[in-house]
Amino acid sequence: MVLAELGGSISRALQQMSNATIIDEKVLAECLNEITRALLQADVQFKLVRDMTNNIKKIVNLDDLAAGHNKRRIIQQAIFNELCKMLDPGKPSFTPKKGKTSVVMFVGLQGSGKTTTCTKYAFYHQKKGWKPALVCADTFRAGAFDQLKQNATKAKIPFYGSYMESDPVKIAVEGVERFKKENCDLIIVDTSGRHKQEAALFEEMRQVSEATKPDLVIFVMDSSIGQAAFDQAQAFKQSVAVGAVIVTKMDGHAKGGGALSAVAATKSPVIFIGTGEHMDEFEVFDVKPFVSRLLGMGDWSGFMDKIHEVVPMDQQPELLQKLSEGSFTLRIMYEQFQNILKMGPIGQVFSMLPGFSAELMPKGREKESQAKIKRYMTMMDSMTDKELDSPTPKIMNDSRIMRIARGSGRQLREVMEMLEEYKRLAKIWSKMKGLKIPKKGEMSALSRNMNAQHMSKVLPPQMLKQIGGMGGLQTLMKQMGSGKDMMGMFGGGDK
Ligand SMILES: Nc1nc2c(ncn2[C@@H]2O[C@H](COP(=O)(O)OP(=O)(O)OP(=O)(O)O)[C@@H](O)[C@H]2O)c(=O)[nH]1
Repeated sequence: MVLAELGGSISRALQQMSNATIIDEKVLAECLNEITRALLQADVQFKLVRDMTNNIKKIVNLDDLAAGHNKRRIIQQAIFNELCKMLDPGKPSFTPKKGKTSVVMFVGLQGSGKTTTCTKYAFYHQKKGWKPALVCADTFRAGAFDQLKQNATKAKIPFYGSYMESDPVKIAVEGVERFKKENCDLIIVDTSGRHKQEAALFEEMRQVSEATKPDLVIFVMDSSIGQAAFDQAQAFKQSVAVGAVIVTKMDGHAKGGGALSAVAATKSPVIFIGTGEHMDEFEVFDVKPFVSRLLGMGDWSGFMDKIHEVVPMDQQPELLQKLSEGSFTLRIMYEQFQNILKMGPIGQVFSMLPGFSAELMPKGREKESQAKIKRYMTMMDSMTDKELDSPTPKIMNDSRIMRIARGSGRQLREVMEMLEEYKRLAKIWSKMKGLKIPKKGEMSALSRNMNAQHMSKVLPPQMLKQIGGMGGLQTLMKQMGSGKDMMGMFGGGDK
């Protein structure tokens, strides 16, 4: 079961429970059974699942709950918290600081995506103004240096390695020395992988680590390894001081539950996930937004981050301003389609907004979605400025629609379909009216401006229902004390 399905199963279990008139032991047990099944199918280690359900049972003591309490909300909150707890080892990993030299060593089995991930990690930081460098200390796999060299050259990142030298420790030390002299602030050391855990691999890794004294060791794990994740992660942790985990290939049909197990085994947080083969298919991993998404709650902060990443800098203030005014014109839709196509993996952006992805871009059908978007854009190319900038779709009368169809060589039906899509998106965005959209790094501004009214508009209806409608939401926000926590719960909050 892939993670998206896991999220679906958990949401369904919660929904079924919400539909029950009375929530008693039986209903709770059924809900927890469903969730247990879903987690086990997603390859989460049995012990973890058992601990989680036991904890929920302990927290949710139905008899003790005073009448009037929203039991559903308490149960949902408990599930949310437990999933977060599973993924959050309680202490953050070492975070390199820009401008100050840090050495980061990557370890993992062969084929886990280590070399690719090293470059992604370097590229990610380079985009943020760091001065990264790559050292290839993988002397085991022929071609490893070439691969790193190729990736590094493409991303214009300095690299160090050797075709002749067979001692990985020597190369690692030389590379680190060189880049320290060159004032690189993020020196990334890629180490050898093997097909399976073996003593020689661990010994070599230990020696490289001892010689280069990394500030952080990152364990790279392929998300498809399933139940093996726990043992594998633990074996690595026992040999080197693993401080963080990166889970790769989260885009495939992998059972992502292994990520939860790896965290449990290494007591180290997942810091990034790999979502494709390309350099930029790499996302910061945050527990709360991840669990929010898992439970179908949407990931508001991830969406904001994506806007900042996808939309060119000079267009950002204008777009955010327009969106906060609630005016979503066809031109905005056109420009955003352009940005999305430019960025590549299309689902990434909108899948973060509650209710968005399923209709416009169903998972696994990204190619068709792209073709659809291109078709829509061709039709919009035949529109006048007045049509593109109109604050309302009412302007689109029959004769205009006919002209657009003729001009773009498409059927009337297709133009109507595109306009329907526009209306659907505009409706979603109109709910954002008045919502203060924060600038990058200003999530707290959003939190401060967030009241129950806004929140209720942004949340998917079924979730609002689960919380207990507007009344429930107000109480919940009050109980949580501050908007910040609230945003945390639904995927926001400062990072
Ligand atoms: N779909 C997908 N493929 C990935 C991802 N990360 C890496 N890959 C692919 O996985 C394969 C193995 O990646 P490498 O980076 O060569 O693996 P490695 O762990 O460095 O292997 P060794 O250097 O031999 O230890 C390559 O084909 C990558 O393109 C990801 O997030 N998603």
